[in-house]
Amino acid sequence: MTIAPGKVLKIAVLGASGRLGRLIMAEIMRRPDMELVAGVVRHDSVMLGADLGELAETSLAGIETSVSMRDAADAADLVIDVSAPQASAAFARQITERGGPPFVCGVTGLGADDMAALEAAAQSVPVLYARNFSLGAAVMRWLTAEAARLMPAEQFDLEIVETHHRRKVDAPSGTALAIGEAAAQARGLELGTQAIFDRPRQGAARPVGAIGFSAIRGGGAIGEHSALFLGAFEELEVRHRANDRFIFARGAIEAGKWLTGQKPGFYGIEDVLGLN
Ligand SMILES: NC(=O)C1=CN([C@@H]2O[C@H](COP(=O)(O)OP(=O)(O)OC[C@H]3O[C@@H](n4cnc5c(N)ncnc54)[C@H](OP(=O)(O)O)[C@@H]3O)[C@@H](O)[C@H]2O)C=CC1
Ligand SMILES: O=C(O)C1=N[C@H](C(=O)O)C[C@H](O)C1
Repeated sequence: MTIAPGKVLKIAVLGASGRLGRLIMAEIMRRPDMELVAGVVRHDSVMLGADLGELAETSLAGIETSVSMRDAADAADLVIDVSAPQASAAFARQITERGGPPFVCGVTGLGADDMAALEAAAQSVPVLYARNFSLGAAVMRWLTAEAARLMPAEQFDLEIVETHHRRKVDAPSGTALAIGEAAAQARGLELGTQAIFDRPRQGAARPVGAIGFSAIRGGGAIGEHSALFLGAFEELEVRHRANDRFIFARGAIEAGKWLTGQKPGFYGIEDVLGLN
């Protein structure tokens, strides 16, 4: 489905009461080429029935949060899911059943079954999954993969360190995992066999080719990622820091706009940015 020039893009947001959902709604309400048509929360959310504009801290929208993904999808040209891992697979299955609309998912901490539900939806609907919607993080992932390709695993140990706010529930972050996957692939390895998430107080020395992850949680940190290439005689660091959560909101919306012009398939932020 391509949105005709001049037509307003109707968007539903899943996870409307969340930190990111509110910002996405605020940005949609600010833009003349878009219309916010629905915001979905949990059945027992304290924000059920709240005006979407109130949540977005803009003018009242005259639309209340609801629990029905189906009604939201019926009203929308595009659905953006920034809810929670326990919800995304069910949302994706409903998109599959309905045959649309295009579906953007930015939720992290998804398991293999959740990813399978997204991929199944992508058989018949344009689906974009991005663990980080920011331009800088996408470029960082690309740079890290290039560095991993150029700097041999036998000489340079790779450690990925990330810092997020105290309310983040998943660790390591989705971005850290995406960076690790790209680096492992660039070295002809699988992250599944290389990743070290925990280090016991007493254990073996670091295996060659391992990719280590460290997650720091605290305060209000929006999101920082570092890829450290540690050699015996030199070190390289690739680092990205988000200074404002707005970058994720804007990125999600731009990705969604791009997605409405695509055929059914499974896309990533790299496709939007031309980094593939
Ligand atoms: N891709 C990217 O660039 C980014 C991704 N994220 C990811 O987005 C997700 C949300 O982050 P954030 O906004 O900080 O989290 P919050 O916890 O602030 O928000 C989560 C939202 O999801 C809703 N929710 C939870 N469970 C369900 C459910 N079963 N059905 C419907 N809605 C549900 C909550 O509603 P309520 O509790 O009111 O019921 C709330 O509105 C996380 O996975 C995070 O990692 C975050 C930032 C950037
Ligand atoms: O939960 C967050 O806040 C963020 N989550 C994403 C992740 O897990 O990588 C993206 C960003 O770092 C913020």
